[in-house]
Amino acid sequence: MATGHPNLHSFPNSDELATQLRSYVLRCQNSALSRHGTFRLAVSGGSLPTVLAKALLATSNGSPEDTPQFSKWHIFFADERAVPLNHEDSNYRLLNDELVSKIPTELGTPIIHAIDEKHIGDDDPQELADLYQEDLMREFAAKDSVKLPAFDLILLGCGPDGHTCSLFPGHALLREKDAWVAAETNSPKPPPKRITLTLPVVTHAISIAFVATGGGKKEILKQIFDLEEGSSLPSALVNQGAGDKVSWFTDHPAVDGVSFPRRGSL
Ligand SMILES: O=C(O)[C@H](O)[C@@H](O)[C@H](O)[C@H](O)COP(=O)(O)O
Repeated sequence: MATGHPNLHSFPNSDELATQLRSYVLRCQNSALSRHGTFRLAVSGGSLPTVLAKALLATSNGSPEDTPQFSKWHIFFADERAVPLNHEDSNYRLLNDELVSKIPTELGTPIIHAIDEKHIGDDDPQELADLYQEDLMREFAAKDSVKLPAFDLILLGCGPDGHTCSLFPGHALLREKDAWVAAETNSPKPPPKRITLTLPVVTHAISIAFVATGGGKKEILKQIFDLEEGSSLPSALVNQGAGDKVSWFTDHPAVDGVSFPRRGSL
């Protein structure tokens, strides 16, 4: 059961958001490296890779704490579309174009866990999901059997309908209890075929951060944070399941009029 409330951080502009997101991600990195020598994270699509690149490709202050050690990173996808890796809808391609291809050589190269392209044409993306789950198992359950993988960090976006990963409002996938990775055949947002981490995997992560910016997010954030009514929107279920392990990185227009139980300090 989750303890505490999510932390809200709201910034006046994208530069400040990126600066604070950098510190947060590098704190997660440093603590993961001291625990087990690698940094295992999952990232989403949407605007997240661009914001993340702005944060991580900024000039370091030179201290070890402020230095991304990309050669120790394992990057997974919180969700992925069943399209070729060079397709314009691919989250792999987005992350590569925005961030990975721009990392200076001296900072090292992360290991990127992409979907298996051999199965992108399958009618049913279940095999794609199963293979991705096997990849997670090799990484998280190689030595011990574990019920759920413990990502060091999961970075999420929040759609205008409250979806996160490829977990959409009211969908049966929200009730998945056992699978780590699930297949979606009829996503309400194109493309229809996708794979996604499941809710138990997301809430089991050590740290979870949402990045949501712009006035277009205001109405859905009011619903997500409406504690009196309670919300069953996927992003709200992450808040409820993971409590104070969750941090929201927003800008002022996105939270205009939203009442948060807890404003975080960084
Ligand atoms: O697969 C998708 O449907 C999108 O990638 C989606 O999940 C996105 O992450 C959110 O809609 C937030 O998008 P923004 O960060 O661009 O607002």
